[in-house]
Amino acid sequence: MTELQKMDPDWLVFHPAPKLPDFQLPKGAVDAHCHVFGPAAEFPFAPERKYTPCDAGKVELYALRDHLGFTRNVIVQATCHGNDNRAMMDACRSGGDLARGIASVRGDITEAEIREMHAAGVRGVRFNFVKRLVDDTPKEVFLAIANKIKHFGWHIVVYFEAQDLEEIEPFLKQLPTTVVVDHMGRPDVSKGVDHPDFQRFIQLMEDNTNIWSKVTCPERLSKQGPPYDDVVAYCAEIVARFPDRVLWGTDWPHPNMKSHMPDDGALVDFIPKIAPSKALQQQLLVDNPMRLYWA
Ligand SMILES: O=C(O)c1cc(C(=O)O)oc(=O)c1
Repeated sequence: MTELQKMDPDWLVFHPAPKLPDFQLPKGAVDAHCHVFGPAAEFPFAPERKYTPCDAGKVELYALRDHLGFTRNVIVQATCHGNDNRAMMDACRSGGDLARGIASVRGDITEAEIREMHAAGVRGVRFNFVKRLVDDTPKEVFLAIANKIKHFGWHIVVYFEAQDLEEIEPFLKQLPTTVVVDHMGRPDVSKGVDHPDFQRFIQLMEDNTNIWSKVTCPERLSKQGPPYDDVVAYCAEIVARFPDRVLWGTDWPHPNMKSHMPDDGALVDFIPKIAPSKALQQQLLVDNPMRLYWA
């Protein structure tokens, strides 16, 4: 790694030895939200990045998949790689049919580039609105991308925070594909499930049947820390109301965690609290991601 790409001094490295989960995942379970970082010597981080992480490549990711008992991964382009999707695509290619990807792309992406990404396993693009992670992209640029990728049957993953939903809601409603919201739109879990911010998100899903949610990142949203009991009600509410439009993922290697680094095995043990029946677990972990990414 070059001196320029040295990990941030306060960076927390992923858990070195996660526990074996007590919860047994259903056969064919998909970790539908995870990332790769580098390795930087092979896939340097983007100059415009807002953080410089540790290396966390495909070798470690697939070892974690096998350790936890997942079968498949959806690898979401991390913002530290900007619009350079090489690390994510290389990981997808190595995963063969067991991996899919979500890319970040420029407005002038060509059809040939989309086709190459599709061949590598990419099935969607990510639009990021979280200001601490990315510079602003004009909505016209996102719409231009949406209109290009829709012809490939791809979908759009969006990352925003609860306080910004009101502003971007009209934009979300214009999107012509399935839209997957990262981490439930990041509710403030000190406010309660009944708070208007979270209810706005529930109403958005209620009114727009193309909008899905990842019920992920209790470790990020929790104010209490492990075992993240203060996040259960939020995830459980979405799973119960929209069982055919939810996805789950580890979020490994957990970019920008500052309070603590979660044990990925303990995160898997969170699943039965939010999807209490075998039928819900099967939808969340197998049927929904297979329909969206492997159909
Ligand atoms: O909250 C975060 O810091 C975060 C960052 C990224 C990314 O940098 O891509 O992805 C995530 O899913 C979450």
